[in-house]
Amino acid sequence: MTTSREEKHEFKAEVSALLRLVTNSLYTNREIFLRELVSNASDALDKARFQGLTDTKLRDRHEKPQIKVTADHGRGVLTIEDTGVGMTRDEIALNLGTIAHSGTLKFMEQARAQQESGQKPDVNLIGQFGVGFYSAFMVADRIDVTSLSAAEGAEPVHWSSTGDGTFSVGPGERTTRGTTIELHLKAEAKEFLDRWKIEGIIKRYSNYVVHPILLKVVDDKGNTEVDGKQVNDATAFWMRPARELTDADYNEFYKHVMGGFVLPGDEPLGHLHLHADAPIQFVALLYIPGKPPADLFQEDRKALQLYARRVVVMESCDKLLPGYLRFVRGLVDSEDLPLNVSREMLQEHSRSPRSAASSPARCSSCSRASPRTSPRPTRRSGTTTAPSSRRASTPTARTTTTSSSCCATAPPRTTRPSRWRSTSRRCPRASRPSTTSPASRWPRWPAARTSRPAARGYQVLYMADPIDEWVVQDLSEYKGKKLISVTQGDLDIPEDDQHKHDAGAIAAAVDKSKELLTDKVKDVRVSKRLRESAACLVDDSGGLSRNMERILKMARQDVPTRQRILELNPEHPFVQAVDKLAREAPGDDRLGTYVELLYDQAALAEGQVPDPAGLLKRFNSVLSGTIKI
Ligand SMILES: Nc1ncnc2c1ncn2[C@@H]1O[C@H](COP(=O)(O)OP(=O)(O)OP(=O)(O)O)[C@@H](O)[C@H]1O
Repeated sequence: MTTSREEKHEFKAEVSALLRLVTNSLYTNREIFLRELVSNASDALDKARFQGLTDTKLRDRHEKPQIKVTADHGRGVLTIEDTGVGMTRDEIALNLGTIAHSGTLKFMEQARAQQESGQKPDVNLIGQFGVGFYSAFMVADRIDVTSLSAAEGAEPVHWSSTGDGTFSVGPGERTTRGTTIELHLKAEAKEFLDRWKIEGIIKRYSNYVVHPILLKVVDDKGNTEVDGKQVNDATAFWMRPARELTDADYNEFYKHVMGGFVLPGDEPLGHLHLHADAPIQFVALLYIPGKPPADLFQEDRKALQLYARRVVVMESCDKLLPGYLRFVRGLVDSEDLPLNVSREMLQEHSRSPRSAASSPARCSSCSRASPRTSPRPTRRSGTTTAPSSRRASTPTARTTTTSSSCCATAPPRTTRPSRWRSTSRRCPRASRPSTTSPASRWPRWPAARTSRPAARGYQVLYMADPIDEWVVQDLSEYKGKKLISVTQGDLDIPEDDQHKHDAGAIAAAVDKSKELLTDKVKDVRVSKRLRESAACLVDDSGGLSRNMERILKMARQDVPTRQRILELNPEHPFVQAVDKLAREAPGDDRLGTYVELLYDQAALAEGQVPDPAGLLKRFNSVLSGTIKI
């Protein structure tokens, strides 16, 4: 139907309902309207390019593809204009009068169901689904669309609506093909004329749209502030062939992924750049972070970004990878996803990237890409998930140990931590159980390295990261080898003749420490695990360790802090001196300082100094007493 008259139409019933919802109930995340309109413009440009390949009569066949966003402060109008395929009169009435996509309908159904059950519609839904063109009514009280179709003989057409249930279609004014959408902004949405706001939104959602997005800003006196500034990058790094990209290029893009800033030394350990065509088409660019992300254990952590044809549809999508790869950062971009992707659709579509990216072999090859860097605790965190994930991730989890060999039958040749190795290479046939040194914020290497188990030929795995405590709790055994914590419980290691000691040998030091440290520790006892250190703090077997407490707190769980056990090394000269003093002069004032110092150094070895000023005072009082001139 072609006519030069202005005609009034009623929106289809579901559009009217959607518009009511959009204008009355959804207030947050209004900015996505710009993402939707820019994406529509980009789609129209793609269609024009595609049709131009075969149709020599297509209007303005050689027109430059571009999207122009103009903020006119004087008129209070935001305009989005493209040189795309445009719409005929019939198309405009159909496309902007009905709901095109099932995703939008699903959104409607959910929102309506929420309303009917007396709830307010979930405002996050709109960000999740997107509601296409109609989302512009969140910010505009009138929308004018002028379009000229690229089809031969088409006339320019004008569409207008105030979102009140009707729209009008009539002749428009436009000489080149494409579409101009004018949003007459509501009084409370004038912020969307702000230059920085517009740039921010475009960069956030549409940075990698392949067509240039140009910005023009006209102030309220009619002066042009900015004209034709390109806001987006217009090339999607991940769409370039991997063979053209260097590690430096990947590291540079990693900065974008991590929010623009990466400290020296925190560069990624490796990356995976996957291209797949079936069953769904997608490109994934995944990074193994050089440092465990700070939000690793948080429910609302940042996961992979999800793109549909270079446009962000979800800033953080935890469905794309299994939980044990929660440390992986990067993005997945699919040609086959609609902008208004629903949860169910995601479930369906995410299977492919999930399985392609999450096999242990992939994970291993990814960090083998940088062999000199230490594979991180992030990988070990996988051992703490569901049994199937544990099976997949445990062999690839990496640790260092006291022994450079995989087998701990002989005393270690070195007490320095060995190379990072996977669990499967570390423990294939060791005859003695491995002991682990779960640690707190920083490694307990000194304690583990000089520990009695290491000296007795047990292979001590250095578990020096906060996650390790958790790992060890779930991974009590690997290939028949039991893992026993060096720092938890009463370590039952048989004494050798050389190191056999009399448990009562430092009874006075133990009793004095119990007496003076009642408010700090739960018990004091003789250590079977220490060899060179004077003291250490250990946890009750089965109890919640300090480290675990910290992890749970990081995950915003409510956990009470529990007291720990102080262990004293009966062979250490300082402990022996304290014991002698406690026996011979139990009332000596210095005993308080010495006992506190024993506690201080145990806490210090774990990277915790509860009272640094007090520690320095005690330290200096002992040092000054030792200098004799
Ligand atoms: N700038 C444009 N140029 C040409 N056609 C357009 C433009 N904007 C919208 N359209 C047409 O209007 C239709 C409806 O747009 P709408 O944004 O509501 O849905 P959609 O883009 O199809 O899906 P989505 O919900 O993912 O945005 C589009 O499918 C397209 O055919």
